Amino acid sequence: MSGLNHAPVVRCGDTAARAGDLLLPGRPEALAMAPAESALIVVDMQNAYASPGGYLDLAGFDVSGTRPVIEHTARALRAARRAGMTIIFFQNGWDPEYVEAGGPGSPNWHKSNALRTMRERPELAGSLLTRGSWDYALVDELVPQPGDVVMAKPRYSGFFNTPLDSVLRARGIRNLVFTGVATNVCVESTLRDGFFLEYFGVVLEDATHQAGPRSAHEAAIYNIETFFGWVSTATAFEQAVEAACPPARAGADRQPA
Ligand SMILES: NC(=O)N/C=C\C(=O)O
Repeated sequence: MSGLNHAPVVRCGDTAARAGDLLLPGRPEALAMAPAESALIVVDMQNAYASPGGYLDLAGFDVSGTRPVIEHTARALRAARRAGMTIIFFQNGWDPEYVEAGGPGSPNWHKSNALRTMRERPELAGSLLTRGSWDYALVDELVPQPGDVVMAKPRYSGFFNTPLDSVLRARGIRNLVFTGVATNVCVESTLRDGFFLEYFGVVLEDATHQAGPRSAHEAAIYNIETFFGWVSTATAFEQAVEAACPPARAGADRQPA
């Protein structure tokens, strides 16, 4: 938690925290958020991005640091469930014919390292980020529960060509807590688009990992902290939930005999 501020507190709409708010230490400030107005967004925790043998690994990116990201995301998920927050899992990818990926008329066709890798290594065609494949599946450790929202996305931003904004607005959600891979691509893209749509975005930095050198993660965290949102940790998030939602006293809800 070193470097996280406990005050001053920023809260959507006003600056005064309310009873029941999660008080999340962060940089540059702490955030106060009502659980009912907050969602945990788990970005692309698929084998493609977090497992050896997945797309990033095959395309030459280092995924050796993703194990702690899975563990910290699992802890953030447990805390968010306990707080009663909305949980949204994103899965990045396309249909098996890659219609949604776009053809040569789409910059995505040229820039997607998954599509490029499959063009360079035809034996991989049909396997990377393809709906129904192992690569597309969420990692085994992070299993959506009934009530969670699982959303497909065809581009880096979770707001582009998805129902994310309408799902969030229908639920009155204003605060987005982010985990996932990659900090510098889909996490940052989604948090940035959220900023433009007036959402308060906070990234749990120890529950994210970059695609590329570590400096790419650090630059994304710098951008978020300085320009687009706030930065905290999974541990701080757990502690904020613990403080706001203490465990029920044993027997407290037992009916009198
Ligand atoms: N999930 C992501 O951040 N993806 C990054 C790169 C890609 O999908 O090619």
